[in-house]
Amino acid sequence: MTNEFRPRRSVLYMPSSNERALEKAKTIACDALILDLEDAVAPEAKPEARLNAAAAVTSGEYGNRELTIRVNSIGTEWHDEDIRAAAAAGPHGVVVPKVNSADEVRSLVAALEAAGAPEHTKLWAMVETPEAIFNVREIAAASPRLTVLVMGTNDLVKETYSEHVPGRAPLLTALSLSLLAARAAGIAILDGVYNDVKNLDGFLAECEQGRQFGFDGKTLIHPGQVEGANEAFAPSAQAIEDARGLIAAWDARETGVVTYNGRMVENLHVESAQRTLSIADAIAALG
Ligand SMILES: CC(C)(COP(=O)(O)OP(=O)(O)OC[C@H]1O[C@@H](n2cnc3c(N)ncnc32)[C@H](O)[C@@H]1OP(=O)(O)O)[C@@H](O)C(=O)NCCC(=O)NCCSC(=O)C[C@H](O)C(=O)O
Ligand SMILES: [Mg+2]
Repeated sequence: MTNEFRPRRSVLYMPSSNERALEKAKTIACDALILDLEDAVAPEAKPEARLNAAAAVTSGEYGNRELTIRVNSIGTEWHDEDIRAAAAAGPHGVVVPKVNSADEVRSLVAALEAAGAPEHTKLWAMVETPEAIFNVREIAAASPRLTVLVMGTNDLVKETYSEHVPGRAPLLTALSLSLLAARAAGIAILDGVYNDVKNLDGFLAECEQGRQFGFDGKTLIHPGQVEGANEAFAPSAQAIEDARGLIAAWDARETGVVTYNGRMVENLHVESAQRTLSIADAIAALG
């Protein structure tokens, strides 16, 4: 885990055309916001949404939430203007949908730099096409400015003609390959959205699955999903206690082999326990 680690348990999309949602977001306990200019915004509303998103970023009214802008995809009539506006506003991240190759990542980074994006404005690439899945390892490693992959599971289901089902069997290969690519490149990765906003049990089950997979957090579409994601992607009190106990047992060892609660402990388990405590500390530091 790097020094730049920050919690991204709950990352909430909101249409930048929806001023009420933009206002409400100032009080929602999510770790990050994606101010959307793409799918959640109708074509005729895009220019105003672009202004709203830039104003939100520069307002300083969103506390310590990480702020990102999702631009329209490469090749659309809005993309270039979105990139210029986002670069000028200087959010923590510019989220680009439907990134298909490492060359696209490098072009996006060049475009951000040409538009004068500040150093702290990172690139977040969405993985949501079959082509991206086949290229995901190269995408993830294409630039140091790319710090987060975001799964676009709605588009993946659309593009593969599969279906949204409990357990997400049709998506497991794509999720797994993307997760491996992010970890190999040492960057963060966020799970996709859960569309059925009224089905809390289904949502929590998917959060649990995402955490077990290794995702850093989940992208969300409704404020009612924030609390569940914050809990699911944070180390539980039990996990923190176990991590402390395991590290204490390791530190007190007299031989190379230790057990804690009946389980073998090796250095790699200590590193995992230290990561758990670092995540817990970073969450606590959010206040
Ligand atoms: C899904 C929704 C359309 C539901 O909207 P609505 O019926 O209005 O919800 P509620 O009445 O329950 O809302 C209660 C209050 O919460 C505010 N609200 C709702 N959603 C958000 C939000 N996302 N962020 C902030 N605030 C929100 C409402 O304004 C209400 O406030 P108040 O009146 O003051 O009480 C709606 O939730 C929505 O639009 N969600 C976001 C949809 C979106 O962004 N979609 C695009 C991203 S998903 C995607 O494309 C992923 C990827 O690309 C892929 O392919 O998978
Ligand atoms: Mg999408």
